[in-house]
Amino acid sequence: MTCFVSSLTPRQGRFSAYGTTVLGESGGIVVSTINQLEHCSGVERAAALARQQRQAVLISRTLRIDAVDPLDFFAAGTDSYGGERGVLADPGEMLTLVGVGVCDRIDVQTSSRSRFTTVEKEWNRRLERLVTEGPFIKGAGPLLMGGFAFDPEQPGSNTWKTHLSASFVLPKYLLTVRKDGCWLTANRWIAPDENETEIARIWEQEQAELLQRASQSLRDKGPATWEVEEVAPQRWKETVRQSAADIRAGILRKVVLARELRLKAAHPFVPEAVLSQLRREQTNNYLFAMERGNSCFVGATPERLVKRDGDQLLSACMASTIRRSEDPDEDRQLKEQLMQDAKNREEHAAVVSMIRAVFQRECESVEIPDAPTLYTVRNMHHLFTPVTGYTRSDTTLLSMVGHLHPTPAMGGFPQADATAMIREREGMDRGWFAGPVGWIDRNGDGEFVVAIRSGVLRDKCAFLFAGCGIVGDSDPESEYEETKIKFQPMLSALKGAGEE
Ligand SMILES: C=C(O[C@H]1C=CC=C(C(=O)O)[C@@H]1O)C(=O)O
Ligand SMILES: [Mg+2]
Repeated sequence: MTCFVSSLTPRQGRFSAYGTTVLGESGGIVVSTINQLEHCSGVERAAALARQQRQAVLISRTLRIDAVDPLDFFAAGTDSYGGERGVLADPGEMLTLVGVGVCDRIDVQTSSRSRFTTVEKEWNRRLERLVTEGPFIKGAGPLLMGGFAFDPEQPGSNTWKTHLSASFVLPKYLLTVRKDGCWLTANRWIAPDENETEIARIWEQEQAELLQRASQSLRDKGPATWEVEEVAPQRWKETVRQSAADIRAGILRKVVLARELRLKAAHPFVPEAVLSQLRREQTNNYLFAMERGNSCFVGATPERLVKRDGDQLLSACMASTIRRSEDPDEDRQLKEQLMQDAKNREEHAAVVSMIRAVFQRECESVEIPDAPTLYTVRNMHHLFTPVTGYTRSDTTLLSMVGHLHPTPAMGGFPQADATAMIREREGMDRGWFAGPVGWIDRNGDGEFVVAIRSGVLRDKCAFLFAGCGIVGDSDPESEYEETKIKFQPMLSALKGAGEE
């Protein structure tokens, strides 16, 4: 069937009818006589529009599908889309996103703070030429998945050469899994000279292949043993001692210092096996994986940076840590100790005061409890204070990411001094470790988490990272022990991934 667009009027705003949305800013494209296209598919409408406009149009089609396990879908993408896959799942798996393949990407390699707004502008520019088909489902349809490096001014290392200072992907195929169902979105740019029938045929074939493979749930195992190199632990402890002394001298209030473990195995690490193990072990955490070529950055973090849902913004202050015990009595004592401990309360308070200040500046209203509660994950307890705000009209998700990152749970306080100290003293490229990773949809809603409890998998090597909030009372030996606890989630998942 051929579709004709009889007239297109540039108009401000958004138009939506018959399951088709065409977004246009002033001078952009809006279908004013959409009625004539009512009987056409989204691909046909997009192709007609592309011909009429003589420029490419983005089509995004969402279909409801039968239940599929997100990690089976991720694994199913290995052959055709290996190196171009991403996963984001929230705690309790209320929403899981798996993207495979690249329809479009926004990569920014800059050392300036503008990387957040650049991604936002580029995304909005693409949305000006969007046609959608299918139901509007939160977490489905056209959306970007990606992340930001912790500090773009840090000199880049070999470990992170694949993960740029900002890198986002509009997936070719996106699986959305929620408690109320599963959806598959296909995204594609259609050029004026492309044939819609051919595109529809390729879509059907590729989707059928992906879903067929996912139903076979074939997942490889990873290695179960490896050699570990602990990078400069003595030097790290000395840096902690020096930084605590500087904090006591009033140079700054808090700094987070991280260190690295390097693993070398006889066989390649397998991202889907590691993810599957993390999902099993690290409930109460966000799961994430971002592949770029031969490297996969993967982890399970408890820490939300910011979520936007309409005019509501949610953040969380999560800092201060104590180990867990298998003995319930001892575990209870440890929890009490964490709640009472002055050093840990100070570590946490620095995070609350910074996030509160940003929210008070950027929101109409803010709600923050007076005292922290406990947040328990498999290997440790944290102090936790949730933050809720209601946005002003000009507050966007990525502007909030830019204002908040790095919070004093990842950087320190004051922000600029702490980031400079990390750059100077840590002696390591954090890459995306402790940076924001997440997703943003066409309405500007989405969620970013802080990518800790994580590592880079590259063939037979894995690079793991963990850090600690240093305050005046910090003791180098106990901070070192704390990083050992924070390496546990990844070490355990890597091990389990080899034994499945
Ligand atoms: C930087 C990390 O944790 C942060 C988040 C929670 C608790 C922290 C702490 O108690 O030091 C850290 O600020 C990490 O896990 O690598
Ligand atoms: Mg700590």
